[in-house]
Amino acid sequence: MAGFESAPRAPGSAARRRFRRVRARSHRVADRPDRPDPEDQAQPLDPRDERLGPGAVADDRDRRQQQRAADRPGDRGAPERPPLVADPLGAGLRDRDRSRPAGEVVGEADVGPADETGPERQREPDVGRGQPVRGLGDRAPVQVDHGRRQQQQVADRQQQQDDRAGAWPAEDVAQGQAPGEQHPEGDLADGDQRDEHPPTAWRPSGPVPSAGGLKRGPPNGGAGAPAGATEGRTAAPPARGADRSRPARPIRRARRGTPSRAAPPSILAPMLVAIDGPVGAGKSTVARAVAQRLGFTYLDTGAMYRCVALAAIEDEAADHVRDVAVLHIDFEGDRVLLDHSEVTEAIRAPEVSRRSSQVAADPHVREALVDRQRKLTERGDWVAEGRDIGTVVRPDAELKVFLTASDEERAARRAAQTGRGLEQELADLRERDLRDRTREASPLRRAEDAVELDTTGLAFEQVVERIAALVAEVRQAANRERT
Ligand SMILES: Nc1ncnc2c1ncn2[C@@H]1O[C@H](COP(=O)(O)OP(=O)(O)OP(=O)(O)O)[C@@H](O)[C@H]1O
Ligand SMILES: Nc1ccn([C@@H]2O[C@H](COP(=O)(O)O)[C@@H](O)[C@H]2O)c(=O)n1
Repeated sequence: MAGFESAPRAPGSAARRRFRRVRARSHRVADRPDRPDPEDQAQPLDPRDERLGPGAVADDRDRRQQQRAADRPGDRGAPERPPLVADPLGAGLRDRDRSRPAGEVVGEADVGPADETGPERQREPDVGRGQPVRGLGDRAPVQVDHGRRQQQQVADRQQQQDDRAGAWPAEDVAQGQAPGEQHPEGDLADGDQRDEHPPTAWRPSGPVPSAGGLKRGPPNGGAGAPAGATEGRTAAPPARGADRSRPARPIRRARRGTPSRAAPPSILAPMLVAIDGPVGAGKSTVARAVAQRLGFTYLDTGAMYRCVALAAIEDEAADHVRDVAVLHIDFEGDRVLLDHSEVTEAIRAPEVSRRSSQVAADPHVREALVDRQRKLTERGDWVAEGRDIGTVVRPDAELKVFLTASDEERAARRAAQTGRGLEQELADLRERDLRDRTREASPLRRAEDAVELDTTGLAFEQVVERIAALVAEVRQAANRERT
């Protein structure tokens, strides 16, 4: 469908800025010369270090004395070798000048369990958790380590986490796997950061999430809609989501000692998918299904305008006026509430549809609703749909999709949904589209950086598939940019 003027790109695309910022900060921490390399944070071996068994201390002291004698300047002209240091990760002794052969046994460490050795010691065997720890509950030989083993362990662990979350292959998306859903909490090493990025606003255990707004779904999911696409529209509490501006995990892990040579840890930054488009393009059914697939929260901003329209109609009848600023618009699972009364069905009436595009032209109404929509989508992962998500509400959306379809196809879809005549639907949607496109305040238009998807002739599943693949591409690009 043609004729949609595109809105200018948001300056500098905040999505990119955010990812760049995250990347810059994690590199700053890892690479800053004033911040010691984790290897250098290792403390010289202290004979009083209770983490090492007495055998280790004695062995090492003897060893150092022998070494000093052997290396004494004048004897062979060799400089005194730096002492062995306890690895900061607690797994062995680090030989900084790598002059001792890796694997050489230089002592013994007590790796007894917590109840015998106290919480401090309990942490040590956690290094490389998931791999066998030699002599757990026993004394184990302490070997010279050139750091590669630890690096490998960190890298392996990183890889596992990337596999689970960050790199999110398109095939996984196609199979409906959402990252984070399978995070085995206990899999991370002690002291490692738990998944601090948004546990997405809410992860559905059942069908479609739909925190923000709810639309009456098409019967049986609509033409081609997957079974259950209209079920289980459950409100999600967005407050549980993560702060979209807080790139916590990679930075803290980098400080903790990820070797700077290893790839920086991946992040799964919060994501907002903006879906805009004209009447009947499929925004709500598609957005809801995409959200379900990805474990994101679905926001139907049209439902909010519909509530305002319904309030206006009711106010006219009651001869009083409620200001939009004091209207309570709430979402409770499948239900839409206006001033604490359920209006889920009422806001879908044709009269309300018509009126909604009128109230939506009022800048005062838009300002109030846009403000709420921004607050709602501040945290967590969202699929938000409407007319101005990518242009006004969240021009920083990580992915913007502009859905269209021919007028005739949209009218036919609507007619199948409502049972009204095709001509009537066609006239209604054209009237609404015209108002939405030509109003002064936030007219309907495609954001310059939105992907336009003409769904004419496309099956519902194909549209969902395409958007899910786009999400995967965006995530992968963000991960590539970061590394
Ligand atoms: N690709 C598709 N192929 C066939 N039917 C579709 C497709 N996408 C959506 N539909 C159906 O078209 C109808 C309208 O879709 P939907 O309500 O999602 O549109 P919308 O863009 O949200 O419209 P509005 O802005 O008016 O709320 C629904 O019955 C839906 O099942
Ligand atoms: N972001 C939005 C969403 C909706 N509108 C207006 O509300 C009307 C109803 O929207 P539906 O998506 O539920 O059909 C719509 O015609 C628009 O006028 C809006 O302006 N901005």
